[in-house]
Amino acid sequence: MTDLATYLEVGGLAAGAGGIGYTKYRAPRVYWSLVGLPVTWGRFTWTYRSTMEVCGLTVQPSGFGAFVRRNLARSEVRPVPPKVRRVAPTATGLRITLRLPAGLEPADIAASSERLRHAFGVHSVTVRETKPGYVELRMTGYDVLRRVKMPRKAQPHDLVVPVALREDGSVFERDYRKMPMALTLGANGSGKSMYQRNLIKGLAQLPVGLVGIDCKRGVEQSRYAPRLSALATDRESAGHLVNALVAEMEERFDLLALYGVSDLWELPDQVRPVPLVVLIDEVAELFLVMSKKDEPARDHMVMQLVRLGQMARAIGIYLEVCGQRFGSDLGRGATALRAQLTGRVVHRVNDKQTAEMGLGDIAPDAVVSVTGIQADRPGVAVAGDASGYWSRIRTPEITPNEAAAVCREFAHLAPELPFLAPFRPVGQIIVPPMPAAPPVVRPRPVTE
Ligand SMILES: Nc1ncnc2c1ncn2[C@@H]1O[C@H](COP(=O)(O)OP(=O)(O)OP(=O)(O)O)[C@@H](O)[C@H]1O
Repeated sequence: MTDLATYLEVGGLAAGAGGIGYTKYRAPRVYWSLVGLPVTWGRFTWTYRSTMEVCGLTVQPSGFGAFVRRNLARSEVRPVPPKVRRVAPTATGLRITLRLPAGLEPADIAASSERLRHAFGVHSVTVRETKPGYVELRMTGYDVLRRVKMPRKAQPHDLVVPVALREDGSVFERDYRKMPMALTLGANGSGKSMYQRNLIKGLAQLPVGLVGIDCKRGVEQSRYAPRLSALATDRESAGHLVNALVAEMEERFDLLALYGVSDLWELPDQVRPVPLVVLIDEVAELFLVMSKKDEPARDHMVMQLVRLGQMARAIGIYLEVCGQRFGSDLGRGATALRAQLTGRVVHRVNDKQTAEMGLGDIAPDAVVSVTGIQADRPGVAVAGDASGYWSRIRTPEITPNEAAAVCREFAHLAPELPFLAPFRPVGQIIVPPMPAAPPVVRPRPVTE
């Protein structure tokens, strides 16, 4: 009984204080459903009007409204907050739809989200416009990103891969048709490989061709070989592979022209080529050259990548680029290529400039959020896109073996593409057994 009382008390305290006591959480979801949800719902219902008033999220009532209140209802004329249209509990918090009165805009509510978070005693409040005049407040009762568990219904489908969880408890999906090209940045050990691993695990289950470019001798991507249609593990083969992709792009454009359509998805099913996702690990390796004589080849490859970035969306070739930094210091063409990669995911970085490289041009206010990512939270990142919206996300932790097992299971989905045949990885990397430890020789005293 005492245990239960402490259990509930800690839950109530944590829900009330918006964070205090979270270290004691063993099952935050259970705490939230049993204690946090009723407490927060009650607090929201009882204090909504006064909270909105003190947070400055009210407007003066219209002349008629004020007249009715003053003369017919004989009550005090008070400022009007947004109307609550819907309150829905979720597994991680509350979702509230508000109708904004004339004079308030979504940015006003978003600017007060920190104040609302404290007032309602929740872990986070995020604001999103759903349609003109309406906003959705997503309140999260506890730190969802502390231990990430993806909802069971989050499964890869079409060209959509659920890769991570957002701070507000919703699923962050990588949708290749909506966001064809993307860039993932992060310092060493920030969780880039985990992000790619989750992505590959999802992509492997979809009817797409996967092309890997991993110039670190393939140490990251070789284990996914059974599901890859092509793999380049050094700059020279990467150059040839990119040329082959550009040639394929031109052929696919001819096909579009033949059918008089402008997009791969408008082609009849029986002639539509398979979509390809090109995964580039550590992009800086493609740019770095040891001698001057390698520069023309490098410049050519970067140019070809820029062309793919600019045009390949229409013919179903998508770029997924990953690196530690991606600035003009990498070399000619770097910023032109970066500009084509509109989906951005930035993990913890070593300096503010890198955060700006990733998000400064699409969601400038997200840069501060990146610099606040703690080093002991690998996998946490800020995801933004060209719409200006951004959110904090974290990938679930999976092992390389898990991702490799999924690649083996779905190896039959790897399409046979003749133009990629020269780059097809041969089987898997066989990890040589560790040499046996030499037998321990005990010194024997000579007198024995
Ligand atoms: N989402 C996550 N949840 C828990 N642990 C994570 C998460 N993402 C990464 N880690 C852990 O952080 C460590 C570094 O992750 P990862 O190898 O993905 O980083 P990286 O950015 O690819 O580093 P590098 O550039 O050195 O390859 C690993 O031990 C991994 O288990």
